Amino acid sequence: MTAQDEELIAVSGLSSGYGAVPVIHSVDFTVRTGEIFAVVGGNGAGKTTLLSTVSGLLRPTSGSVRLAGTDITGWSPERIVAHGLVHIPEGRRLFTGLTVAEHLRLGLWNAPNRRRVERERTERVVDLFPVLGERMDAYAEVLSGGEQQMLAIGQALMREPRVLLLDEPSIGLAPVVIQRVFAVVDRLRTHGLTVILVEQRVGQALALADRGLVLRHGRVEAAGSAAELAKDPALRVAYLGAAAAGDQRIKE
Ligand SMILES: Nc1ncnc2c1ncn2[C@@H]1O[C@H](COP(=O)(O)OP(=O)(O)OP(=O)(O)O)[C@@H](O)[C@H]1O
Repeated sequence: MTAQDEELIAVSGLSSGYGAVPVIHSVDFTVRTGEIFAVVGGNGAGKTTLLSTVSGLLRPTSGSVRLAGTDITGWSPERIVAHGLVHIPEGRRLFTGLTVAEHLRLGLWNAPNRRRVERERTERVVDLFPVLGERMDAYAEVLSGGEQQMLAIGQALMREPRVLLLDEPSIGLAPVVIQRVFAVVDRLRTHGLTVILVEQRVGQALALADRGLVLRHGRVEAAGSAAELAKDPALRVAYLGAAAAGDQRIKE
């Protein structure tokens, strides 16, 4: 394995925001091949903004993003997808009136080799998510929340990405379905995928992840192994605020 493989993603001094409003400030982190990397923090901490800046949806005001050794800073989202990084936004963004099969096909919409690879990739996605195979002709809107999340992930996998950015996959799902979606994310790792996971379900995200960071007011408050982060006081501060986290009366 080369040094570049080890650091599949390298984010350095990354800042961005909306118009003149800065949101994330000089964020640094690296993600190694095959890792699940959790980005956690309270509401409005800048997690989605960070993912959007890495995937090219937002232009950074400073800093850089490297993917497998290539500087992709300022590239268009389409070019970044073609280079192997796919972002699944919060809320799944599926289309009413399109079937499961059509969504999977859409995952390849501008891939140069789409006709040649469509059948084989669809088979691979169905192997991973048999429920999608059973519901190929169903419209996305009649799927359950968990099935919709699997379709969103399946659609992204049609590109055979190296890196998946996954924003709050558990949102709006029942606890038992969340377990299933987390199990799917865990399985992606065994398929060689690298995942950056944003989650409000902090305990479950850190139990799944290898490493991660805690974001607070757009800055990295703590970073390290997921097990260390789960015990880091910065985590409580990020969710409860400094005063509340110091209050012994707050129950674990
Ligand atoms: N399109 C936008 N235009 C202007 N400001 C925005 C926009 N999207 C987000 N923000 C602001 O940027 C800050 C960070 O938001 P972001 O969605 O990145 O946080 P988050 O950590 O993902 O939060 P949540 O967990 O609530 O989704 C917030 O103050 C938010 O109001």
